[in-house]
Amino acid sequence: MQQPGGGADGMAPTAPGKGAFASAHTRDALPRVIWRYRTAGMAFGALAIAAVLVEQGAGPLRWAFCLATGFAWPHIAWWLARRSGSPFEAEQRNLVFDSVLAAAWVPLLHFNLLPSVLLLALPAADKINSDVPGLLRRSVLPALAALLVAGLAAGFVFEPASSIPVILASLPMLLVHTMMVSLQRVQLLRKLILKNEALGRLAQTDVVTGLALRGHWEREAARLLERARADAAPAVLALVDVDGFKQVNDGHGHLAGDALLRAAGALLLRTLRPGDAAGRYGGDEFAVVFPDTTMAEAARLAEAYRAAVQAIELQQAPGLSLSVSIGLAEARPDHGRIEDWIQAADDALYEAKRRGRNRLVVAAAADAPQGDSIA
Ligand SMILES: Nc1nc2c(ncn2[C@@H]2O[C@H](COP(=O)(O)OP(=O)(O)OP(=O)(O)O)[C@@H](O)[C@H]2O)c(=O)[nH]1
Repeated sequence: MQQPGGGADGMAPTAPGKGAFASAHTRDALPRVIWRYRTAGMAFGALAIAAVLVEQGAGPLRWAFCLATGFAWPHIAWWLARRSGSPFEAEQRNLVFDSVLAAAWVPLLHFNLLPSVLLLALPAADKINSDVPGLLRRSVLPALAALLVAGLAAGFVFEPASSIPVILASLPMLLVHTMMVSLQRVQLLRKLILKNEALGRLAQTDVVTGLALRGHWEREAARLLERARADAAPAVLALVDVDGFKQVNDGHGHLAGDALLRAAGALLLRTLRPGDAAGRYGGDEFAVVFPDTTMAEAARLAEAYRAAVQAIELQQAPGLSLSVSIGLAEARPDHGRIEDWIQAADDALYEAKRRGRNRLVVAAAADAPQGDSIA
């Protein structure tokens, strides 16, 4: 028969992302994250153990051990990790010790089946969940040794039958562990999705202007043309080109040129309405699709943008007068491909340049020979 003792187990679902590939930030935050899980897990482990101890009529030593490992160990583990020069390594030792504590309890509980299985299985699951390579393997021998030593010290008594009260007291440990692991996985998945979305946006965004990159814009513009044709709805494509941009580069340097592109891009983004699609089409050329928009409305928006560009003040070139030329083309039934629509707007842009720049030109209707100048 063994001596009275008592204790909790190491049911501490570990945080995901703390493996070999975890970032330095994640690694530093690990002890605090695990501390929360360990505190909850140990407390529920202690509940299951306490149920068996009650049935055993265990003495004060075992109860003290139960309280110490159930309620003191999580805080000791956190303290050990925090004072360590390498919290990540210290936390790995703590995780191994979770298994040692849990395994030591198996003979002390007389191999009471349900809590014993949970005490061995859940810490093992934590090691796998931790994603630390080899951690499960490293914890097996110390756990077996702890089981053996505790068995030798307290005697190997085999009473595997779990009573209903013990089963009921063990369930919270199982349920809480399962829920915590699931929650962690969901949180990780959500973070991953958000990061992937942000990366996707980054990969589709021009760093200078903040507008969509050409390929991405073209796909979106093609989709909007398709929609306009299917719904027989009006839509307008605008091509914007900065006037005399080469002179800005040549006269004030490429940094000034970049600053102009950045300012013009930001201004364009502010001019747009939700649903409008803007992109950087080329060096100093931007493109916008105004879906569900009449030419009159698109021209009003484009004109507002043209006028606003004139007010841009470049720090690198104070007093420099800036302007853009804009070509506008309405989506037409004979625009079978996005290239046709772009070509129509480009012709209008060319016309705006030809007529002296700093103006809007609307592409000629299918049967008209000349574009309309608006500004
Ligand atoms: N600073 C800077 N310059 C760029 C960038 N991309 C293209 N360019 C330059 O933009 C200039 C475009 O010149 P052009 O197409 O001749 O245009 P422009 O001088 O505005 O002439 P017009 O359109 O006829 O008024 C070229 O000198 C390119 O080297 C960029 O990201 N940053």
